[in-house]
Amino acid sequence: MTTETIPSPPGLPLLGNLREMNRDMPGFLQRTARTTGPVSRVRMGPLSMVLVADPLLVHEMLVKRPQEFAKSWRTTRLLQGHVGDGLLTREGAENRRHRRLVLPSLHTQRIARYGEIMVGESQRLLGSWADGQRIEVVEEMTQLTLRIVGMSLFTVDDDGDEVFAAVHDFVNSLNAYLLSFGLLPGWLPTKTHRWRKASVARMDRLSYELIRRRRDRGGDGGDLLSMLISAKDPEGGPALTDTEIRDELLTMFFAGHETSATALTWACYELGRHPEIADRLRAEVAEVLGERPATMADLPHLPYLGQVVKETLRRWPPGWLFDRTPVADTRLGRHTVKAGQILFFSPYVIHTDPAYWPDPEEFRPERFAPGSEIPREAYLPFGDGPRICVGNRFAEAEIALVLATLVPRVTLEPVSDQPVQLSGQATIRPKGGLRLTVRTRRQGG
Ligand code: HEM
Repeated sequence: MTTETIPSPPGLPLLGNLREMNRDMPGFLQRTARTTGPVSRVRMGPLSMVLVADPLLVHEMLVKRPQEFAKSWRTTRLLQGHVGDGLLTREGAENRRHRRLVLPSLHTQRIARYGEIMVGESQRLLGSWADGQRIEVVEEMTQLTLRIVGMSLFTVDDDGDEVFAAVHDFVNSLNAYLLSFGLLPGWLPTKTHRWRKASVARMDRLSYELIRRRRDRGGDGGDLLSMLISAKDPEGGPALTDTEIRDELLTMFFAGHETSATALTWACYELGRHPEIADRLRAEVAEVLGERPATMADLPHLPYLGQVVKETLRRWPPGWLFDRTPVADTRLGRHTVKAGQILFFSPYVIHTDPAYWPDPEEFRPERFAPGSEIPREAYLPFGDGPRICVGNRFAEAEIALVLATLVPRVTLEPVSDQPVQLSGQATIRPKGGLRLTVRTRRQGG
């Protein structure tokens, strides 16, 4: 079967499935996977893309034959104007070289030090909330995780607020650009293009300044920035140019905060809707920690917390849509797919597949209790294979430590009992944000 004969869901002439995708892309892809089949061709106007919803085929692309499937030119082109050539957009040997440079700063031993920042910043956030206050959770969590990633990986301190504001603007402009699909040539002075130019110029100035100051100061700051600056090539020269360091810095800011913020937003949403789960979590935290703050070393002793984190990432995987493209014509399952064809897969669609997850819409942390069988191919919140997320341990620890700090001190009550609608952009989020009411608790109460 060739790409042309892969079944398609019904669509309109010319527009194809564009209208439904614009209205509710996550829901549309979910329905397509259930009704059209595990491999289907969806059409967005003139663009045709193949949705691979069968976890075994996705596993084949990511884990068994990764050298045959690169990230697509579309994603790479869309990202490059913002983040340059960082880990997200590099392929092959260059991707592996950069991963080797970045990964040590994210190893479990190294991130123990980041735990204090994660907890400290969560306490700071708690201190800014008043009893009865209605908060916009997406916004609060985005500010929190932005500060955590900036302080942990780049020790942004003195000029923190300016850098955080610039990154926030930069990521919003990147999201707007992704949504525009880059359909218009970059030189056209559209609002999105002008925004991109300004936000990138501002980030360039700040990141080169950060690199210059760290070089001048010398020594090992114990963070990713120091490691990138001091990395040596086999001849003893610098392994990375300043432009390469700038690209990794922006890549990490982009990949490393909105994703975690979205996961935390969903965790708050589910805990608000399931007080019994929040109570059980609170009881576990109280038993293990008493009244002291959590540390990274406590996490293995908080198994239910770990299950809540994993179930949040199953039910609402923030990184919900990715793509690959065959580097040469090849077979995938029963299909022949052509070089350059965009194949996309969605952890959200796979994580809610009833063939793998009974009652997939239900939030049940005990799915991940010790002894339960997790279908490996059907659980991929961080991707899989050689391009698996480099920040997976960092993110899991961050979500757990933030929850372990918030849950004993506040209850976050839903403002309405309406289920949220979804907005599938770079991450999958509640459409229009998520408002919750803060109820402060006496600790131990
Ligand atoms: C809940 C939080 C996070 C989620 C759900 C997530 C998800 C993912 C996924 C699914 C991929 C693979 C994409 C693909 O295969 O095409 C990925 C890649 C990546 N992630 Fe994460 N991520 C999270 C947090 C982080 C953090 C905290 C960092 C950095 C500190 C980070 C940095 C990266 C980078 C640099 C890549 C590209 C790796 C490569 O292509 O070699 N992520 N992430």
